[in-house]
Amino acid sequence: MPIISPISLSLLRHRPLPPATLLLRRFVSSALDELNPNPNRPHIDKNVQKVKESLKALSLSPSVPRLFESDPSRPLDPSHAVGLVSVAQANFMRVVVENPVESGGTELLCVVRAVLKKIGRWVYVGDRVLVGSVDWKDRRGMIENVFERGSVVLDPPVANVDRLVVLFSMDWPKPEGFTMTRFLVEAESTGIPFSLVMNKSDLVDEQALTSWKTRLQSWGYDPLFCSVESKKGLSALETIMTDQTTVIMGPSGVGKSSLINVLRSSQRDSNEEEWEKWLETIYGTKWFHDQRVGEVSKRSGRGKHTTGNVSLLPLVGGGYLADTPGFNQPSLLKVTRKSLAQTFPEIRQMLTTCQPEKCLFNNCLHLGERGCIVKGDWERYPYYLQLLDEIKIREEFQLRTLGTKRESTVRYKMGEMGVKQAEPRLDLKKHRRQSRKRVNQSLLDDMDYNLDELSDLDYEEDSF
Ligand SMILES: Nc1nc2c(ncn2[C@@H]2O[C@H](COP(=O)(O)OP(=O)(O)OP(=O)(O)O)[C@@H](O)[C@H]2O)c(=O)[nH]1
Ligand SMILES: [Zn+2]
Repeated sequence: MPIISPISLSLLRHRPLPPATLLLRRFVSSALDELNPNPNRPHIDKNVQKVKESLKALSLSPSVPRLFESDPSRPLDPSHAVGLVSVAQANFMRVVVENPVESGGTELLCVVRAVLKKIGRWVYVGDRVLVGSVDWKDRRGMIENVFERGSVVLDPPVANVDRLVVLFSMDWPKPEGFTMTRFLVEAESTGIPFSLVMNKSDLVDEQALTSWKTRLQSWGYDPLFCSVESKKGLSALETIMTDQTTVIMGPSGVGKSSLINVLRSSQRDSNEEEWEKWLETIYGTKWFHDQRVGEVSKRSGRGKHTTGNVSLLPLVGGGYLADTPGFNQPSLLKVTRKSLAQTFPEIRQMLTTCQPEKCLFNNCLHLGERGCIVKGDWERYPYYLQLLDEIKIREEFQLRTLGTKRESTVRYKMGEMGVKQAEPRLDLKKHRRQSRKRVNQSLLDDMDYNLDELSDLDYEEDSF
């Protein structure tokens, strides 16, 4: 059985809900109160009913705090466990849970309960989940519910990401200011803390390192230098990642896969054999083979086992690393003309130090107008202007084709416990209704959208 370190287990602990989420939840429930039957629009009433039913189903959410240490007087019954989804593989998931009998962690092979699909509640790697129908002997279970998540990145799909590592290289490929800025802006826009790391330091001399350090500091970052080749700087990186769930992102060729491999290698060496042995016992069961039938999904026409294979690799010092690099191509979808300035530490700095002096205009885009306190005497100002242009073109295009820019940049979906969650939109769905005049309508459409999307995924039925 794979050994899960106590530190990794500590990551399973519940985090309190952020106040913004609570506010959002209140907003959603008050919006739903406005949903009254309308005899002129029966199709809407049907959808209203659908939303209401779904929300009713959502209320079967367990109250999160009581499930963990916070209330030991009310422990879970032995058929239930709370854990962390560590692998999403085709239509089953591996969940790390605390073993009630032996001390330490156990990994359960789980399917996802069908009702979660019906209410559009997705389960991602990194999610904390409630597992029911636990068979401790065969280490199987069924994911019955998902807890509120702090953050989610979609490429690769990982929930509760604590840290991004934005990786560049000192040579092969050489660091290039504008490309780096695009990645940094993308990272800033996620709101997730990140570290800027320069790999392949073995390829350049001290002078080049010093000069890049000074340059990146002038951008507002404190870079870390490392080399996967010579192993220099790796322990500092491991320290940063301790007890966190990390996703590595960066341009092609900078060494993302090499870094992931080197960081996981010690863990793999010690556990590989045990892990293979354990997997064998599951491969051998009828249940496992049942999961593999129907290689191509009838509804989507896609292979069942090609979607969303992501795992979290446990790190030796505690914490997890996503096994695939993220954001190879920064889309900047979450960035608007208005929010771009906030993704540049230089501008943030100018705006704070110049308080109470403010830009002349409330909605200043800092284009060097008279009265604007953001001057053009900093290195990345041309990059800022270039990105502003790019975003402006995208927003205008969206306005022309869709009528509203918010709509095409993000989509809102019903998440855990009735909380509306924003996510960047990946593809435009032609069949979506465009009208967004009323909150009611918008909520309904979001539900429809989720239901549409379900046809692309294969979740297991409650067939244990
Ligand atoms: N000299 C040197 N080479 C390195 C270092 N890290 C990685 N490389 C090499 O750089 C090349 C690209 O490494 P990858 O790990 O494939 O880079 P990647 O970022 O995953 O690239 P993509 O898959 O294209 O996104 C490989 O030939 C590695 O051996 C390093 O620290 N020093
Ligand atoms: Zn300004």
